[in-house]
Amino acid sequence: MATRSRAYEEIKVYISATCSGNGRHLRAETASGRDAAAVDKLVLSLVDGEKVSDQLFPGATVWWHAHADEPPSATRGISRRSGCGSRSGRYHERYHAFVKDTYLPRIRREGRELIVKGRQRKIFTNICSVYTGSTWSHALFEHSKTFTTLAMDPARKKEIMDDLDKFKNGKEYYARVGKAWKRGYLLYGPPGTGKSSMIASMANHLDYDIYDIELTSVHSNAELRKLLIKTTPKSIILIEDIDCSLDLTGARKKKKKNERQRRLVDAGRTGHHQQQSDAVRPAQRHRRAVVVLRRREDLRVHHQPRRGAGSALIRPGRMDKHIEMGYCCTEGFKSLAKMYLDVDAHRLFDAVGELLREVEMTIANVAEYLTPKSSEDIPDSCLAALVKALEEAAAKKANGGNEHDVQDDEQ
Ligand SMILES: Nc1ncnc2c1ncn2[C@@H]1O[C@H](COP(=O)(O)OP(=O)(O)OP(=O)(O)O)[C@@H](O)[C@H]1O
Repeated sequence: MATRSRAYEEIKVYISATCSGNGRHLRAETASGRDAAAVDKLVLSLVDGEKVSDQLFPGATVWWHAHADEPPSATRGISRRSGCGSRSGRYHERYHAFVKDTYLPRIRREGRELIVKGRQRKIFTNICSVYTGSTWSHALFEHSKTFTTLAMDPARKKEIMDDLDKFKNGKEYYARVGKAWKRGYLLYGPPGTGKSSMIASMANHLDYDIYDIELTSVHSNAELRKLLIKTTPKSIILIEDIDCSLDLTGARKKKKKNERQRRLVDAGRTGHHQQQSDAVRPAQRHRRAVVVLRRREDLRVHHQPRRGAGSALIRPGRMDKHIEMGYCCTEGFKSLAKMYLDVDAHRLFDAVGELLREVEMTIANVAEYLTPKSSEDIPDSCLAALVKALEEAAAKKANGGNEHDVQDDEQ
C-alpha cells in the first residue's frame, strides 16, 4: 500500500518470518546497492527504530525504517505470531514504477530466500506422555555433514543427489501421475558405514526437517497417523533399525523366537559373516534405516493388524530406492584422504587401495586412522598407520580369523 506525501511515496512491508541473527550487533549503515547484506538487514536484522538506506541506482535511494508493529489482523498470509515488525520505505515519486514493478518484487524474492536459508532446521523425536499422548519434541538440527564432506564413490553420490533433486523438483511429475509426493529410501549397511551421515547430508541438501520416529513408542496406527499429521510438509521421516521397529506389538514374541535365526540369515546376506554361525555379533549385522522424503501429501498408513503400528510405512518392499552403505572403497578412501589430510596423491595410496579390495573396513574406521592425533602426525604417519591396520586385518583374515576384530581392538 503506497501513500503520497509531497514528492515522496511511502511503502510498507511486513516481515512474516521469525527474526534470526541479533540486529543489535549490526550497524545501520548505508546498504550498498543490491547485495544480499542489504536485503539481510532489511528483512531480518533491523531492530525497531533502525534506519537503512538502499540505493536503487546512482542518485535514487529508498530509505527504510524499521517498526515493531504487527501486521493488521486482516493482512492475509501473514502470521501475527511469527511477525517481526514492518519496514516502511520512502522514495521519490519519480521512481514509483521502478520500486513497484522491479525493486519490491526483488526484495520480496530475495528476502524469502534469505529467510528460508537462515531458517534453523529441526530434528524431532516422538515422546509419549500420559498427559499429551504421543507428541513431538525437537532440537535444532546442526549436523554438519553434507554431500561435499561425505566420502563415497563420486558416481554413486551423483546418482543419489540427482535422485533427491528429481524428487525435490517433482511437483508436476507427482501431480501428473497421481502419486503422493513422497519417496522412500532404504539405507542398509554395517555400523559405521555412514548411514547417519547420509541422512544428514540428505536433510542438508534438501533443507528439510527430520522426524526421527521411535516406532516402539507408538501403540497404534491411529497414534502414528496423528503424529504424521503434525509433521511439516517438507520433511524427512526417519525410522532407524527397522528390524527392531518391526518388533512391535503382536509380532514381538514370535520375532524374539526367530531372532537367532534372523541374525544368521542376515549374516549370510552380508557374505563375510557366513561362517560365523552363532558368533555373529549384533554390532556387525547390517542395520537398516528407512528414510521417507515427504512433500505436502500425508503419508498413508494402512491398517495392518498383524504387524504392529507403522509396518506398512516401513516394509522394505515399499521403498523406492535401496542404498547399500558398504565398507570403504578406494574412491571413498581417496575422498577421505583429501578431506582429512588434504592430499590428492601419495605413494601409499596404491597399497591402501589394494588392501581395501582384500579386507573390509568401515569408513568410520578409515577416517579415524586418517585423523591426526597430535601435531607430529602428518599424512605419512597417518597413512602408514592405516596400511599397518589393513595388513593386520588381512593377515587375520588369511588365518581364518575375523578381520574386524583387529580393527575394533585397535580403535
Ligand atoms: N561416507 C562418509 N564420509 C565421511 N565420514 C564418514 C562417512 N561415513 C562415516 N563417516 C564418519 O564415521 C562416523 C560414523 O558414521 P555414521 O554414524 O554416519 O555411521 P552409521 O552407519 O550411521 O553408524 P551406525 O549404524 O552405528 O549408526 C562419523 O563420525 C562420520 O563422520
